[in-house]
Amino acid sequence: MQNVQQLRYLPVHEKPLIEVQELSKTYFQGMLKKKATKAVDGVSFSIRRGTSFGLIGESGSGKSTVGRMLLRLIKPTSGKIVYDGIDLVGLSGKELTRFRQKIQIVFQDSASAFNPRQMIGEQLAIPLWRFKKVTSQQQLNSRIGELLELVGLSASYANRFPHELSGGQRQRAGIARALSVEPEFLVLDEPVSALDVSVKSQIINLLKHLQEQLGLTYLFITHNLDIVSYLCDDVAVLYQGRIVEMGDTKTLFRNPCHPFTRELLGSILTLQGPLADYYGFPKKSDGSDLLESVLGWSGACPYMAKCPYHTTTCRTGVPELTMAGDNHYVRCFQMDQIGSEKEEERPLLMNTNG
Ligand SMILES: Nc1ncnc2c1ncn2[C@@H]1O[C@H](COP(=O)(O)OP(=O)(O)OP(=O)(O)O)[C@@H](O)[C@H]1O
Repeated sequence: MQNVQQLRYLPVHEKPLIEVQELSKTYFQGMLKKKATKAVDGVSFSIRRGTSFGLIGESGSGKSTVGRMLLRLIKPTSGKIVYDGIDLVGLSGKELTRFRQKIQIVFQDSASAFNPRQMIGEQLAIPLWRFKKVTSQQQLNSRIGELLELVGLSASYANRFPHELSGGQRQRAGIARALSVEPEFLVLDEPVSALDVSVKSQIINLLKHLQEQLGLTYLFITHNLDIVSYLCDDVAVLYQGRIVEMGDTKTLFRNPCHPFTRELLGSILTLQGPLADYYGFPKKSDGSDLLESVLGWSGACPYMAKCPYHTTTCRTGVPELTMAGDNHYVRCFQMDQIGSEKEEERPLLMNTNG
């Protein structure tokens, strides 16, 4: 087995647009800033230009914190964010502002992302003026119209207030605003989770179309595994701030090796029918007492208390992220045991394109 550190991050077939190296974030709270939460712990991955990278994991696993650090909305505690060869962590002032044009975010909650008192056109105008994308009022009006049409709205939506748009229309306007500064890279933080099913797939298809048309690169943060399977080339699974499995989406979804990834995929399939068995996620049987006794064990694998595969080895420390196959990495002491019992071919999840 080769350790991922020796290989340097995710191997890529071409130069990555963005390389995240050992990124960590600890939040300090309370009056004396004594309560520490390690939200992200030594996360490394790279994203190739023009591709989509999915970040999945349960609530509180650190997905949004990673996304916000990439935008430098919050400062990392340690680690590097190398964008096109330049470390963003060391930048400040004008240099950082220049990079902020290249990286934009689309939030889940489109209602709170807009000022309720300003019309959509006025809010699109702010970044267009600020980043000198237009030089006259006439150019401004025509660019606002173009941006709205690019996302499937008519130019007349510029004269509407945010509350006069449906959730899906507002999300389209949010995408238009993110695109106004001509970014290369978009962080999409749960962009469709607040929308109805039919609107969800329209927005996903819009994002896919825009990526092809504009050559955009995406970091897609989501709980929705169908979307990851449809849209993302590569995926990383976060658990308690660490990547526990990472690889190209097809391989990882066919052959999930970490017990947590299997649980995630299995729980989705349970909702869809008995296909969960394909993923071979074993039922907890006589391990319950042992599980109870190891809850709260510090210094062990963080997933051990929930893991049906765990053995005493799992108490010895946090496993390294280790190569499981071509472009596939897993952080698990029991990887060989789990690997030996999995089926040859596992079904892919269903796509969300309807
Ligand atoms: N500003 C903050 N101050 C203190 N703790 C924070 C802050 N933001 C996030 N956290 C904590 O950091 C951890 C990771 O949070 P984060 O929002 O990044 O997770 P997430 O995976 O995006 O969750 P969700 O899917 O629910 O949005 C959580 O324990 C959270 O409570």
